[in-house]
Amino acid sequence: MALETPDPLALALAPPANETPGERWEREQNEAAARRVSEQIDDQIKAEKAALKKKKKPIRVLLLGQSESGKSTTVKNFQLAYAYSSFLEERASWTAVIHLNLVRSVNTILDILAKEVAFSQLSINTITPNSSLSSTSPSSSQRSRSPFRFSPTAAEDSSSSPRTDTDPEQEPSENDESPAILPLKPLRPSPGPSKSQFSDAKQSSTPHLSFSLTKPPKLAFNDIHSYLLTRLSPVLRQLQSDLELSLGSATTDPPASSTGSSSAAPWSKFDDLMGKESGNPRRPKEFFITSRSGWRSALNRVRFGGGRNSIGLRTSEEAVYSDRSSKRHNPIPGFTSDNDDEMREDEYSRDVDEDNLPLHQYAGSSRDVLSEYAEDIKVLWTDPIVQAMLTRRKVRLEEGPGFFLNDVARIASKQYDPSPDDVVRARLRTMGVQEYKFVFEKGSEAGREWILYDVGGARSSRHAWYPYFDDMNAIIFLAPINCFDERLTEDKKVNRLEDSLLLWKAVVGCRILRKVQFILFLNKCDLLQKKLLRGVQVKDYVASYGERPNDARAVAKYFRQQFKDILVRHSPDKRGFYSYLTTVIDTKATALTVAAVREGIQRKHLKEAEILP
Ligand SMILES: Nc1nc2c(ncn2[C@@H]2O[C@H](COP(=O)(O)OP(=O)(O)OP(=O)(O)O)[C@@H](O)[C@H]2O)c(=O)[nH]1
Ligand SMILES: [Mg+2]
Repeated sequence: MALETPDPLALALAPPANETPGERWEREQNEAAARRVSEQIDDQIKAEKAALKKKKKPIRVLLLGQSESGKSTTVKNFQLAYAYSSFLEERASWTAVIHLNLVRSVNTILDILAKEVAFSQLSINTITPNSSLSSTSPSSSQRSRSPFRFSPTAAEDSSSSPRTDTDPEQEPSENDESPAILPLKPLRPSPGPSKSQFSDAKQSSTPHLSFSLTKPPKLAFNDIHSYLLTRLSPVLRQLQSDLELSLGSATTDPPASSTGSSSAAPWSKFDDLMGKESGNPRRPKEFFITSRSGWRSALNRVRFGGGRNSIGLRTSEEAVYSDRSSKRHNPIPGFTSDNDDEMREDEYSRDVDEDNLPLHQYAGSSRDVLSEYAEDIKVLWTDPIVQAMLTRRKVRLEEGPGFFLNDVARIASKQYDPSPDDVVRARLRTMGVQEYKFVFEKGSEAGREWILYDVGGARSSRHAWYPYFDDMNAIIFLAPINCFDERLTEDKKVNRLEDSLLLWKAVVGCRILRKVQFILFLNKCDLLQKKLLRGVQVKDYVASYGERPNDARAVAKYFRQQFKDILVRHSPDKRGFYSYLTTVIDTKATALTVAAVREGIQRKHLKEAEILP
């Protein structure tokens, strides 16, 4: 029904009845100007809202790099710096892992000792002066299996990892001066030129027979060694397997590629596809562990009775399980393969019947066992003959991951409580993708949330990275700089430095990451220094290194340049190169790096949000 009285609003806004054309023109001009101002204010409000929203959005940082490059150790440094109380809270959870790290080292020694002792007993009975080390007729089965041996300089230091240096199947060397037989590749007399710039020194140098003419002094194993073997071996082997079972597959080496053809970046073939498809790849099913809910799912699996266990672990109900896959569109059928090793490992993590783990024999008692045997472990580790045996075998446990043998008395005590430094040095392989949240409470960024994503770095785990690429602000890429002469655990044909470079090339070249800031940590500088001081020559493994000085500074500079060149050459858009030389087990030095990285990422983020000039 029509209103009888005129609309008062329309009346108020209507132009005056006696308005002249001049007045009308002026009024319309004023109205247009007012509209423009109003629209400008609206736009400004909208922009401020968007900037604020962007500012409030969590900053997401992905840590990438091959296995054992130091990603999880870097996360621990972030925790130390920005979530110290939760770091302290979770410290006790690491006891079982540290115990396992220690027990493994002891068992490595016991394995070698058992073989050496057996071999020395055998050789007493069988080796005659003429047959022992004839320079022209090698007689051991080792020599008959592989006719080529290499000069000590070329053969030295194939790896600093005790696992690669120590082939349990390899017979003990009876000759102190005899070089190791190439442990990584079957030897061929004429390898021919390698396509890779990374040469295997032993393979690329001209092999020559180098049998020693002098017989080295025999290691004088005695009753103490037999006693230590008998006393320690059965108990510690059992303890190792119980701890491994309870902590799960994160404690074992990554699966080796069965075909030997695994690639550095198994997801890169999807990058091209993704550019053309809409939507994001599906994130695989895995669980996320927040920093509140405990450090590791694996840790949570150690159960020592119901509820809270005797070593203070939170039980798995408190872990945050999240399956984001249902929310994700997967444009690439089969992208997350159910046949994948890592998926099976994750499934195992969830399906394992924790209450039926046969852990109870040692439940709560790894402390008891270790404290009872601590003295013997110390005797074993400090025994000069055992030390000579390890040196002869080129086993450098102290340079490997999770080395705690110098602290046996402390770690094996019943009252042991891991120090922050112990936690940082503890080794547990990352399974799937783990998420850590930090909320900064102080400073201009108070209330800002950061999410760090820590991934498993083994080749079989890398397929799981790609779905995380779409909304990252920054990537911290870790490349161990000391590993130019080492091979991947999961693929012994691949040089570890070459793998890092290939991986770097793939991620910096990834189109979905073109706006993402990259920060490179050239890590394990301490181990690089030690290796070079031992006399290992980079040029023997990296042909292009040439006659540059063989010192840590020059080597780091050279490798840094290689990474930079790759970034410049392969980034889809121009981007800055930020790199740090790190030793992330050095928490004091790393605290400064972490602060600088935080500042850099934050600055870029705020700049993008147009809050900073
Ligand atoms: N000496 C030395 N050891 C390091 C350094 N960085 C890491 N480590 C040790 O190397 C081992 C492996 O480090 P992690 O941080 O677990 O390696 P990761 O990259 O997370 O490995 P994955 O989880 O398998 O992908 C741990 O025992 C660390 O304590 C370093 O700069 N120097
Ligand atoms: Mg890790």
